[in-house]
Amino acid sequence: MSIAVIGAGAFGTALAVSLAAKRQVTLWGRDTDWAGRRENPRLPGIRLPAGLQVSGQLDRIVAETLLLALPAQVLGGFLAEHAARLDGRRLVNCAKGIDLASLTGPTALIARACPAATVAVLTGPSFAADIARGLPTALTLACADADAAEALQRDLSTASLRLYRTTDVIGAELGGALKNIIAIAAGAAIGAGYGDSARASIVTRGFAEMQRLAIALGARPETLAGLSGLGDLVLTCTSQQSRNFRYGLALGAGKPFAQGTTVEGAATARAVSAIARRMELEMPISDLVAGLAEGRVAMEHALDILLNRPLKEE
Ligand SMILES: NC(=O)C1=CN([C@@H]2O[C@H](COP(=O)(O)OP(=O)(O)OC[C@H]3O[C@@H](n4cnc5c(N)ncnc54)[C@H](O)[C@@H]3O)[C@@H](O)[C@H]2O)C=CC1
Ligand SMILES: O=C(CO)COP(=O)(O)O
Repeated sequence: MSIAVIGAGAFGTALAVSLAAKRQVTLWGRDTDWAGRRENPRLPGIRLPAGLQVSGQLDRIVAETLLLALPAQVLGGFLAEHAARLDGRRLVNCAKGIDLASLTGPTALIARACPAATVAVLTGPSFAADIARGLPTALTLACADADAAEALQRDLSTASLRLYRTTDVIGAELGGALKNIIAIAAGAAIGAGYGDSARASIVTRGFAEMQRLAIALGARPETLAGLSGLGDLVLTCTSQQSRNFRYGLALGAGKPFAQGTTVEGAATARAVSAIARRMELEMPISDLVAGLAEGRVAMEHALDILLNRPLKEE
């Protein structure tokens, strides 16, 4: 069984490195000038295994299983251009976000563009550098078709990547997307000097928001309490390896943040805020992160906005 990873950023490269230990893997990237050096600048310090092929030619990719590891906000444009080449295969979304243009998740975008494909999600607490180094990692593999989920679970598990399966695609996808918003808020609280107790409140109330929206959109509550949801929330709200958390730290401290860094939570917060308004759901932390990311809300007002809301039951 051959696998291709589409998107040669940090995560796509890490997955390709891990899977190439036992399988035939091709990594497709838009820019592959670095391939001859066998080290991707997006994932420094990791040498690509000899068997891993790197290609810039999408039409040469014949693998039956494709892992789509592109940022959520570029996926729609990529599919508009290339969907016909991908349709009919097993397409596993690895992006963690909600598309701002359509207000839908990556799997809905993929299913719409590639109606004959088997669409799945691979998500959960996992930093690219950890996966690439072969550190033990547990992930969620979601596919609505239970048999396909089982086959993908088997095909994508490795000695260090342990996959749990579910048929709850919506829950798995939203767990990964929504935790990025809360990681920004948690980082902002720490960056602003509000302390660890404030961060714990944000993580807990943020988790309540994640559940509220995900369940309203059809997710199963237990999915949100799993690896993709609580697991990934804990990871990204506590580790400086997380770009979303570091972006929040910079916002909170009033410092600049490196341009060009993939920070999925900023656009996802704007998408979630719009969805919540439409569904009349209260999502105060997501609204705040959207306001901060858009520059509509100044950090010095952020705390008042959260604390001055009416008192309520937990
Ligand atoms: N880095 C990590 O630890 C993890 C990342 N993810 C998710 O994986 C997704 C990708 O993130 P990273 O790989 O970390 O990002 P990255 O910033 O390392 O790389 C993004 C890649 O996308 C490529 N790209 C951008 N626009 C493109 C287009 N129109 N067509 C083709 N390629 C394009 C860039 O050339 C770059 O190689 C995100 O949704 C992220 O949330 C998930 C788990 C862990
Ligand atoms: O999703 C991730 C870990 O599970 C990576 O988080 P960041 O995108 O915030 O770096």
